[in-house]
Amino acid sequence: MGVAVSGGPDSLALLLLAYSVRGNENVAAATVDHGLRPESAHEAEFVADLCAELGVEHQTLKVEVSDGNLQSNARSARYMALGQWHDAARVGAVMTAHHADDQAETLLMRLNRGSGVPGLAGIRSTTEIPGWGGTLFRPLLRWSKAELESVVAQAGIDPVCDPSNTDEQFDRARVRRFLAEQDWIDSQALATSATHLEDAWRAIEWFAAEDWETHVVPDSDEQGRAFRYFANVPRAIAIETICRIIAELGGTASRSDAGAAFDRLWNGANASLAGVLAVAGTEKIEPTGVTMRVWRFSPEPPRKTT
Ligand SMILES: Nc1ncnc2c1ncn2[C@@H]1O[C@H](COP(=O)(O)OP(=O)(O)OP(=O)(O)O)[C@@H](O)[C@H]1O
Repeated sequence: MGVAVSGGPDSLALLLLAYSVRGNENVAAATVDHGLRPESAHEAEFVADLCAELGVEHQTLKVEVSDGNLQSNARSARYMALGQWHDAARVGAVMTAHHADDQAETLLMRLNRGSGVPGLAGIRSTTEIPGWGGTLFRPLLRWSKAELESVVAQAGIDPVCDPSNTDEQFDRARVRRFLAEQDWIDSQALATSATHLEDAWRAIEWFAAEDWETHVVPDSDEQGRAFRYFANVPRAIAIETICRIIAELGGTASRSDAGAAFDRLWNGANASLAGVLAVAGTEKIEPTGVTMRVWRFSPEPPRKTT
């Protein structure tokens, strides 16, 4: 069991819980030193010392974070380093300490952006990270931050404090403060809703994969690649299939553009999105004689310039 431990209260609780369930021989920890704050090397040492006390194997992974969006670049560098650690240290699974309050913040931010089901499914309980040989697990999504803090306090450990968690130039820190001020909001209930939405999203993904297998056929000709889609499923699933067809044809369509294209095609009009032309039509399917909607997707011909 590999645990990603920054030294903050959440991930220290993850370390202590993993240790108490699996014992020191079955747990390994890693701390990523992003080198972005003067204290970061010291924080990694603090985690290393604690692990030494517990007899848990620990590694500090130093990364270089490129300029630009520092939070996002730090995250990419962190996951890359954790993936390499996973492969090199032969760790069975990597876990992070995302919890119910993180999930509630994510859900609220995404609701406020008008996200669809995949966004509202929030932080996933498991994720396949591109480039990794393994899976990332987030086993604490049902635990509240207060519960995790009390695990660490009861162990008599004084955790590291990352000032960016309260820096209100970041949306998440503002949402965190807002949630802390509302005594009627139950973060664990919000996190439970996200779990239901994750279930719903997995169902949509499953049906979309089926739809692709059974209702999309290649239809290439001398003009190039094309697909015919026998549209016969609810809109939410057809949107996924349309996005996949567009991706196969080399484009990228947002779900809202795919939804708008679906609406046009369903009503018998053609649609154009991400460099792809979709032509509406119908076909009689033998031997049943049932008439189905069939939409043909092909790269849009280049525009004529005069
Ligand atoms: N420097 C670090 N070293 C090791 N693990 C870390 C480090 N920073 C974060 N983590 C792991 O990631 C979890 C989430 O951390 P945090 O909420 O700060 O990241 P985030 O950027 O908001 O989330 P995400 O990484 O999912 O985008 C932590 O609980 C911990 O398990």
